[in-house]
Amino acid sequence: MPEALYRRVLLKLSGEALMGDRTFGIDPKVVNRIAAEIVEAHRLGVEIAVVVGGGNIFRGVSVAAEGGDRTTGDYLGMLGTVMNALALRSAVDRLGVPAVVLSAIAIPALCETFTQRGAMTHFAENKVLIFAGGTGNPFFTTDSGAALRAAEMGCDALLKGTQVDGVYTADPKKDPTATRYEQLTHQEVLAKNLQVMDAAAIALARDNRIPVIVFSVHESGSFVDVLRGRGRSTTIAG
Ligand SMILES: Nc1ncnc2c1ncn2[C@@H]1O[C@H](COP(=O)(O)OP(=O)(O)OP(=O)(O)O)[C@@H](O)[C@H]1O
Ligand SMILES: O=c1ccn([C@@H]2O[C@H](COP(=O)(O)O)[C@@H](O)[C@H]2O)c(=O)[nH]1
Repeated sequence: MPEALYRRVLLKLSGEALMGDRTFGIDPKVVNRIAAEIVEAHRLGVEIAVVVGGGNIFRGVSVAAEGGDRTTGDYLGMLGTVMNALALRSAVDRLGVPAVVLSAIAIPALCETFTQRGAMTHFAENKVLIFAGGTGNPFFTTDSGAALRAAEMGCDALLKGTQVDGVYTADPKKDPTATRYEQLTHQEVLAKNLQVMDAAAIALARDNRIPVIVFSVHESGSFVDVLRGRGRSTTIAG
């Protein structure tokens, strides 16, 4: 079995995936399964930082679409990511690996506030880092937060664990004829306007030469498989 290809990675974890079969919120069974995979990867010696999404709780654009205030909606979305992060920390901790939540928005009663130096100290202490609150700014997404933190933390790769098993010629949930790419460049993703990740995140990854690997977080063992260069995924690099 090959060991991990990477020394330090940023896992972008889909908020929507944490719902499992529910229509809203967090399914503890899903959180526990993903936590076990993170712990397995950590035991391979990979340094792991996680950015959690919030699509299972709140999206600012949905609030705006119903006539609400987009900025308030975005802050609600960021708070949702804090809830997901706390649930994941608790699950990883229970498996015997220390984990810490670092939020872009200060909520000192619940978690630490993100600083790059503080986060590096936690890596040196062999912890799993869980970044919450996205970038801390409205009008962004947790994908952009993931690209930002991957650059700040010097990660070798950004692994996007999402609803689909790679990047397709079109959204596979809407177009059943869409076909999956094995490999693309960041520039191709932007030029073809492939919407698996927002353009700001792809551009930031491109400018910092960070490969992005898109895989399905619904497949058991997929995170560790990707770390070992196996399984179904799309690599965005070059
Ligand atoms: N060309 C494409 N290839 C693959 N997926 C695509 C493409 N275009 C759109 N998508 C959609 O993008 C989605 C993933 O992006 P998105 O960031 O919205 O969700 P997520 O990863 O589940 O995160 P969250 O729930 O935290 O917002 C996929 O579920 C897929 O339906
Ligand atoms: O930097 C950020 C990150 C997120 N938001 C808001 O949170 C929700 C949930 O994040 P997802 O990336 O969709 O999972 C997002 O829709 C935004 O409303 C933000 O404002 N800034």
